[in-house]
Amino acid sequence: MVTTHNLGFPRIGAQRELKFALEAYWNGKSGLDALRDTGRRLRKTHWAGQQGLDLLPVGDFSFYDQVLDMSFTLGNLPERVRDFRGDPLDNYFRVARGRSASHGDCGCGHGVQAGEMTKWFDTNYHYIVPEFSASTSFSLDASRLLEQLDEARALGIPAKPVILGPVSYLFVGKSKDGSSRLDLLPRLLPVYAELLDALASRGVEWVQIDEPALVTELDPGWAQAYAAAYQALNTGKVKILLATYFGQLLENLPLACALPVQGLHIDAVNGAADIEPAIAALPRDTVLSLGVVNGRNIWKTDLNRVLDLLEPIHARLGDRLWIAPSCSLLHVPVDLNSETALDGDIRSWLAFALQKLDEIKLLARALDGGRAALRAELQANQAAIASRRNSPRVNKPQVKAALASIDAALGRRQSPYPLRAEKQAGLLKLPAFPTTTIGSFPQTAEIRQARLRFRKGELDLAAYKEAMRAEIALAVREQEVLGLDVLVHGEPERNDMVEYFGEQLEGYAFTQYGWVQSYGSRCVKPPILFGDITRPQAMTVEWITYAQTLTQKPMKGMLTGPVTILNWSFVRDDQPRSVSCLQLALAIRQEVLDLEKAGVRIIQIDEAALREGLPLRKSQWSDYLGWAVESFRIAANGVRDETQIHTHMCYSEFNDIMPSIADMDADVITIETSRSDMELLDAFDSFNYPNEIGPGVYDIHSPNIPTQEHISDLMRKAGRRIPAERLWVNPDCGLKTRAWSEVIPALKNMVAAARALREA
Ligand SMILES: CN1c2c(nc(N)[nH]c2=O)NC[C@@H]1CNc1ccc(C(=O)N[C@@H](CCC(=O)N[C@@H](CCC(=O)N[C@@H](CCC(=O)O)C(=O)O)C(=O)O)C(=O)O)cc1
Ligand SMILES: N[C@@H](CCS)C(=O)O
Ligand SMILES: [Zn+2]
Repeated sequence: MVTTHNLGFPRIGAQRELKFALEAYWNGKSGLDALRDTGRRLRKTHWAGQQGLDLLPVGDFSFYDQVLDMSFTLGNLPERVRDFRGDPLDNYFRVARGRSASHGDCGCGHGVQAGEMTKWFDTNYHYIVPEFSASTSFSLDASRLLEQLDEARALGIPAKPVILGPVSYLFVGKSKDGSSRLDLLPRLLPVYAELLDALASRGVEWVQIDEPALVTELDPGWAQAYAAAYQALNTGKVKILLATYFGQLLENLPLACALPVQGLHIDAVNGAADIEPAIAALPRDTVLSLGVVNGRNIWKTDLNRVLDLLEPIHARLGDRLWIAPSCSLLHVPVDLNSETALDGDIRSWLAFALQKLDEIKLLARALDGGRAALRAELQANQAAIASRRNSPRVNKPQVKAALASIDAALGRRQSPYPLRAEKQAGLLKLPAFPTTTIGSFPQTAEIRQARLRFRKGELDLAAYKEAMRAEIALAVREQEVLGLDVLVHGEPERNDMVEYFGEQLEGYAFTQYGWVQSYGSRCVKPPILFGDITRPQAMTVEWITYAQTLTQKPMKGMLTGPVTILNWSFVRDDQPRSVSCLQLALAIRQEVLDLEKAGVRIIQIDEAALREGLPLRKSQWSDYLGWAVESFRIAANGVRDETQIHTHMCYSEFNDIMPSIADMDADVITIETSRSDMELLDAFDSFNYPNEIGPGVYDIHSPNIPTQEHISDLMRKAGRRIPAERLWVNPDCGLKTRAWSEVIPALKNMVAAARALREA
């Protein structure tokens, strides 16, 4: 019999129940007991949804982040929260979200800096970075995992506890004092061994230990750490399923297959080439778990094709073959059945988390009992796969023709930057150190409510537009009073910077409840890029031109770039990502040209996700960067010299991609730098980056109001790296998650700092 299992389930809830419970607790509207109750209810619902699999994940539920959970399990709390006397869950939220100095709920009288957040491998999920130093020590707190295990047992769930493995835990963390994280391994392993003992004493047979670092290019020290780690954990008390995902093991395959574990899970979607070498290399009694259903996408699996692959493997491995999704289902929405408004054709092509698990169960039944018994199910699946493949909504000859006619000239500006800069300066007449913001202003409850009422039909289109225009007018008024130099319309009409464009482009579908956790309680609803892309009509011109009528100051047109739209969507798996990206580039190019035609003189094209699209392996970077940068250039560079193109990137280290950033040739780039104390600018300095830069001068992720001195200090640091005449002054990123009461004083200080700089 084939064993079926799951690596992890989305925990936010099909209706985002966890989000609402968390926010109610954080806002003081409910207590800890109610929050814990919601957690228990969600776990029960999620296990019930996974019934029928042989092993279900336990410990994959998290109130904020699974990596932060692991830090607490291992007793690796940052020094700054160790003296907390309240409930441990409150302390956990203090690390996750930080606390301002005025909170006064724990008697400590000081603020707490939040843990740093960064992207989880190549996903749009953010985790809280573990902090290490030479003196880091570990001590076990297994309470969370053991409680969830007891809960699962009481419900009769066949439990497989899930933990992040020791090497990946160190790998995804950061040393605060420059010491080597690997030196901590000998101190860390006894705590892991103790945890495995605790699970064994509760009668656990299998533990899933996640080691995604194994799909990256490892330095020799990290590779060697694996052998030491798993030697120490191979106590014989529990069986270990070592789970790798998000890519191919490639050169790490011999290492992974030689580890003394009882099972190895590999990503058979993104690392299909690993399957045969793994079968050859694994000891004859080791389980091989194949992740054959894509956990990163929402397409129905071609079951016959997977059975063609699995049947001969099953014949060779017998019971040693396990099947599962390729990775945790954290990265897909919960249930396609909630999507009552989706077009029938498209709906028939999709599978969300619950449907993916049904696919796993079906595959196991077909392997164990033969395909004949499942003829109807397999035929229905085949029909859906064929309908998608042959749909005229997917394949549009005119889009293919437009793509075929792309030539290098399309991505080139008319003149080089110095000439353009001169023309733009003559027209825009901006002061030195021009001030601007990144695009969004607070997405208030009123804005979200208005959109909800519009969706429900309680507000008609005219009234909705009027409400959004009023928000734009408010944002423009505030910016005028603040004295900013280049204004934005504030993006009130956008539910999200990617979904908004997905909703308007043909070739895209969007969902009602397709929520995926981005960080903590924040979610996104990635739109579904299913077909060749066209832009039926202008998407932003009406809003931007309206905003421009309200001010004499230049109004920035605001767009999301093709690479970011691609990276934050669910995209086609039937053509290379590069092709979808170029199609998006042509659509955004039309929008850019329409904005220019409408008199917009500055256009910002956000590429926040350019860096996160980098393949996990450096050897594949140049291919990606080649088509990603070309896509941006095609989108942006059709404009006249006089039109100023901005781009914006957050979450980015630039050192290793500087030539590509320069190649984009934006007139101005605004970047996130404040948290690195302007050190990120070193990359621009040493590369002699030729165009203008707006290094973010305050961290919009924090509720703290930056002082004028702090901003001036950062600008002085920026001035040591970049010539003053090429510097802009702006926050790190958009202000949509902040309140106006935070935004106004912060921007006041920013404008004052810029004015002081000009005078100096
Ligand atoms: C810059 N970031 C983004 C990423 N990915 C994206 N696709 N978009 C991004 O902006 N990745 C990296 C970062 C991640 N950062 C964030 C920051 C903030 C959020 C966030 O606030 N998400 C919202 C959901 C946004 C949304 O789509 N809202 C819709 C629906 C509003 C809604 O839920 N309405 C309620 C009722 C209204 C109410 O009472 O509030 C309802 O329908 O029930 C909209 O505006 O129409 C979130 O709430 O999580 C995400 C990523
Ligand atoms: N224009 C967007 C960029 C976010 S990365 C915003 O301001 O929210
Ligand atoms: Zn940003």
